[in-house]
Amino acid sequence: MEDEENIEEELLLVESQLNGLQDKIKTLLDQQEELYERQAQLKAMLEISKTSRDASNSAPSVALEDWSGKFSWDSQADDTRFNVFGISSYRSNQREIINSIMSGKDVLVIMAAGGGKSLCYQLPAVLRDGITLVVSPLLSLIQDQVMGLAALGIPAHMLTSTTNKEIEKFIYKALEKGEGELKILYVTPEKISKSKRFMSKLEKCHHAGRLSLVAIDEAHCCSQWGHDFRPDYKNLGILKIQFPSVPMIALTATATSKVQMDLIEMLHIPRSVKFVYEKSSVGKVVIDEIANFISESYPNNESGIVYCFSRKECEQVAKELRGRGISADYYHADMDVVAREKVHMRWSKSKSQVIVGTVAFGMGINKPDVRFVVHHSLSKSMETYYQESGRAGRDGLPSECVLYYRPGDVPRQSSMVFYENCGLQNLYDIARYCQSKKNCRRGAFFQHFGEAVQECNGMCDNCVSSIELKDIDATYHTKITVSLLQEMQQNDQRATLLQLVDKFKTKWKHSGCSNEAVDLKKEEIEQLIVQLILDRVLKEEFQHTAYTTNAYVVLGPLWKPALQGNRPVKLTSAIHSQDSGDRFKSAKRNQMSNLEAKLDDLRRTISSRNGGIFPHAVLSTEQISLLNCHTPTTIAELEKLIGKVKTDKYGSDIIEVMWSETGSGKDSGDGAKRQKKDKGVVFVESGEEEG
Ligand SMILES: Nc1ncnc2c1ncn2[C@@H]1O[C@H](COP(=O)(O)OP(=O)(O)OP(=O)(O)O)[C@@H](O)[C@H]1O
Ligand SMILES: [Mg+2]
Repeated sequence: MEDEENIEEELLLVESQLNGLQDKIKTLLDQQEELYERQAQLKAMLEISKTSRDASNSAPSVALEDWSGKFSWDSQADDTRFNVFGISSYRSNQREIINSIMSGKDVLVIMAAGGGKSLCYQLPAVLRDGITLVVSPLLSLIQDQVMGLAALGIPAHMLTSTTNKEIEKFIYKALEKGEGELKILYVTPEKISKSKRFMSKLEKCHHAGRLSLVAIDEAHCCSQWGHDFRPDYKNLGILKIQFPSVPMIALTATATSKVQMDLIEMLHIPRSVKFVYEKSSVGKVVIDEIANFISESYPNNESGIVYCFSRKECEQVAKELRGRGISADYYHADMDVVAREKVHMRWSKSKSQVIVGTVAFGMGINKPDVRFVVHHSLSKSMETYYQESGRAGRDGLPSECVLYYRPGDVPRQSSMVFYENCGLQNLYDIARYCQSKKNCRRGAFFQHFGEAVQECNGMCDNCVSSIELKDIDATYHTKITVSLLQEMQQNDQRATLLQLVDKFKTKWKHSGCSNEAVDLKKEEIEQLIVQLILDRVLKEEFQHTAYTTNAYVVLGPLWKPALQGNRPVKLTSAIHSQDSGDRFKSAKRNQMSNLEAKLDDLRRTISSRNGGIFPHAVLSTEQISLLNCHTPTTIAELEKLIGKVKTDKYGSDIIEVMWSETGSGKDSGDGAKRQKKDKGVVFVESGEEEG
């Protein structure tokens, strides 16, 4: 009896121990399962990273192959573009991006807002068999897209927290069994990271070979270095690991190179073909011009400032200038105080030549010998421009101010300043100043500040320009623009400046051109639209999105008389589209007297003779203009002006030049008088964009 009890007791013990052990085994098996899974993932990642290293050794991620050539899907793509999407021609890079996706590549697209990124994945989605998955961060963006696609007759759906059960069922069936019509599926990133059910359906879709493309919109959200980091985007890397054979396209309007590298790594697309087309931002042509201007006109490290619109632009422009051999640092409010001070000090001591800054750079800057101020983009008012350009030439010596104006900068600025008191009015004042090709720049300033007008005596671009101007009658073009906007507004549509230009071109083509009116170039259409805004025929209207404020062009108070053609509209344009550099040089040449030019040559000769010391160490620009003023002809006179050391070293050479230039009657006074008073104000226009 007692034995039995003992046995039963032990049995219970053993059984409970067995239970415990089975639990442990289950945990271990689960662990084993997880480890196997992780092992597979790591192997895949290693594989990808290895091949990428091999690939990146020989080929950078920039498109080397020719994606604009002929492909088997060309005619089908053209047909879909036109007949389904209603788009008459591709914008820059769209064709190439579509071709590389169709070839099965992973692609990274950096394209300005409104540039047309959606088409780059929507068109391949329609062409390829199967379903395209699009990850997008915001419900409102997704809703817009799905509605737009539905209107084009493309079966698109979204799966988000707001999707009802019925639709969800339909979507799951389509994924799992290929039933029902579904071409493009939009999801928020949370679906990928949080819904196991969704991922398993997607897995099945892929397994059946029906997942045709994965698109990650607003891809900068992946990177915590981006301006809009979203934690759930971090988990999107799983998509390439689970579906390595499915091409992935990542799209964004903004990504520094750090963010680009980051998201290539996070999304596991190291071999992606990269397309960068930041149209409205830092254009290559403008940077080339600025770099040439600085290195040709200021080869001796003379100090200057380049003003930019945004922090990002400052960093980009500084980088581009450094890439062209100019020592440039950026400066903006996002940097900490120490870093800013360091940059400022380097520049003050002329250890760097150029500061590329936002408006944040200026307060309390009192460097006397700033020789040039360049505005890479439009200032927000005449007052700001006056202040910023006024940082040049505080020592009273000739200095230059250059403003690069593109009509497209107007909406960029207006969407920033419209909420400020008089913000738009101020902006339109400076836009008017920039659009003018005839009025004296200096006179315009006096007029703006309500003072008696004084002209520049041939110092500004408009006064010295030798470019012939013509007035184009743009009354008919204005009619077309106004009627276009009228139609759009009736259909509840809106257009940005860029879109309006596109629409204008299409409408112009279809208007038959029976009219006498001349064909306008793209820059001229932009110029016309801005002019119509300034003349209140059109106006700007603003809409906020999660990312930015968009500026749209709509009908203004005076649209009716414009539509009736009652008010003639004139557009001033250059007869020969001469390169803007010429405008520039003619103004510059005016500034330097013969004597100054000779002395400038001399200091270079001496500097190269002396093993490459800086020319300005031989004679500074200030000293050259002093010599130009006082025209010393003896060593004693010279010594009073430039001191003993330099006179001992270079005196005889300098005097020789003085004699040769001024020997027959000292008639160099003219240039001397002029340059003491006036600062050169030079203005260059630039309509070019990267192509
Ligand atoms: N080739 C084209 N010709 C004319 N219009 C186009 C073309 N491509 C795109 N569009 C139009 O341009 C507008 C903007 O396109 P889309 O929404 O794709 O811009 P986006 O680059 O995604 O901008 P965002 O960064 O703001 O999202 C849309 O109305 C679209 O129909
Ligand atoms: Mg978009």
